Amino acid sequence: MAERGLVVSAPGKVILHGEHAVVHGKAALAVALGLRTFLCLRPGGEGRLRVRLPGVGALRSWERPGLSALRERLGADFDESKPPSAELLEALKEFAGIPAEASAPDSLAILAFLYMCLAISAKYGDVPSVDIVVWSELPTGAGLGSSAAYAVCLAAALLHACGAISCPLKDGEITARWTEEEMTLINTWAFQGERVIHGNPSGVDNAVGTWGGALRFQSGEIKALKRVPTLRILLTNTKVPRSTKVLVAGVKEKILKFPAIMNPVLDSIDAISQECQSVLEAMPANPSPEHYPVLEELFDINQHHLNVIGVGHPSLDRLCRVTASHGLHSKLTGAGGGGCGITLLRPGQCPSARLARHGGERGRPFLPPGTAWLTSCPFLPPSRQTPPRRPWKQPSEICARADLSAGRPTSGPPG
Ligand SMILES: Nc1ncnc2c1ncn2[C@@H]1O[C@H](COP(=O)(O)OP(=O)(O)OP(=O)(O)O)[C@@H](O)[C@H]1O
Ligand SMILES: C[C@@](O)(CCO)CC(=O)[O-]
Ligand SMILES: [Mg+2]
Repeated sequence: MAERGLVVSAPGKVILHGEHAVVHGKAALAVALGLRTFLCLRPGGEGRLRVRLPGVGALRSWERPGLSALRERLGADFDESKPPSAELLEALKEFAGIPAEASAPDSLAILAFLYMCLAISAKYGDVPSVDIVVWSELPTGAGLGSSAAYAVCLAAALLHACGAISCPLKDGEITARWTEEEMTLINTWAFQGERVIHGNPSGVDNAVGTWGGALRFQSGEIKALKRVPTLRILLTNTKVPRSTKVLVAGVKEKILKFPAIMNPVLDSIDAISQECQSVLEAMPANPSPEHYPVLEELFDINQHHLNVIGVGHPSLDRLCRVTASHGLHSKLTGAGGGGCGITLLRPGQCPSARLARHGGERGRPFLPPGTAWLTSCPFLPPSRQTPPRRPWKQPSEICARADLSAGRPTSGPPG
């Protein structure tokens, strides 16, 4: 591992259509965000592993021999093609002093780190002695793929520390990306990390975090969307906390309870994803307002379906009502139940200030400062995107960068 360490970064995501249905084999359209998670990996001192996760208030360290002994004692089958067993995760929770039913952000994050560290090292060598710090521009638990970006960074860093993938940086390069084969390996292990955090993920989030850009995901098949326009999206964080794991489990329960009612809804969401993809791919690079009515109608229909499957929330209903009062169309993104909503903006529309000032009922600003920000979903292939704000060669998929301690990225690690 490079003596100076390595900074790995992966983007968050927005799901345009298909959330939850994609867990049950339907199609989803997802696109990488310009908000990223960063992981700085440095050689650990005196055979120790240290992980600092200020985003979830976690700081843990272990002696390397203790983890090696744990791995041997577990003798577990760390096969990355299978979900981690409940017994294995219980043993790891006990070792880390995490309560059995824990679902707090720090507990899940440490559990995911421990599992991936032991599993990857079991396959590719010894438990590495590393010092890892993770920081992010993404709100956690808000539907923007923060868990996936975390898992993708962890996978890349641990695979590199165990010698399973190269350090893609060449002398003099500031950023670089791995080969397709290495990215596939990173994505496979990131999916394992998502399985620890989400329980029953589809894999769409870690796929976008690994490959970036815009893609269609269905039953593990990842297909980059052909050249489609850049859409301008207003992201609004309702700041209502929720757990993707719990929401995904709730939808599964409802499907088992009402299959004849729920399956047609999932099929309809699948059809919405297909229709949206056709419309996007038929639109010119710089669409004019008349191309938007169908996209807006699909947002509305899908939002109603997401309420039917039980992942809506009054705060999201309010977002939809307030934006609708300004002629705009919104839907939740990610697991729902709170978290973020997305509002489609036509060319030239930029109502966030007007929304903040006059939105909401009874005149109160609906969007408190800092909870809404404009972003654009860069549908253009990374090579055709405008240069990123930070020195990332490909702004929207996982990248590696030397740990330029002096010149850290704008959102450098805390402390
Ligand atoms: N920067 C981070 N550092 C450490 N752990 C993180 C970080 N970001 C996310 N996580 C882990 O991911 C969990 C949030 O995952 P969850 O899937 O519930 O939300 P999300 O990924 O933001 O939303 P969605 O899955 O709907 O896109 C946190 O509780 C934490 O365990
Ligand atoms: C809710 C869900 O469909 C998307 C979460 O961002 C879960 C998944 O696909 O893993
Ligand atoms: Mg997640």
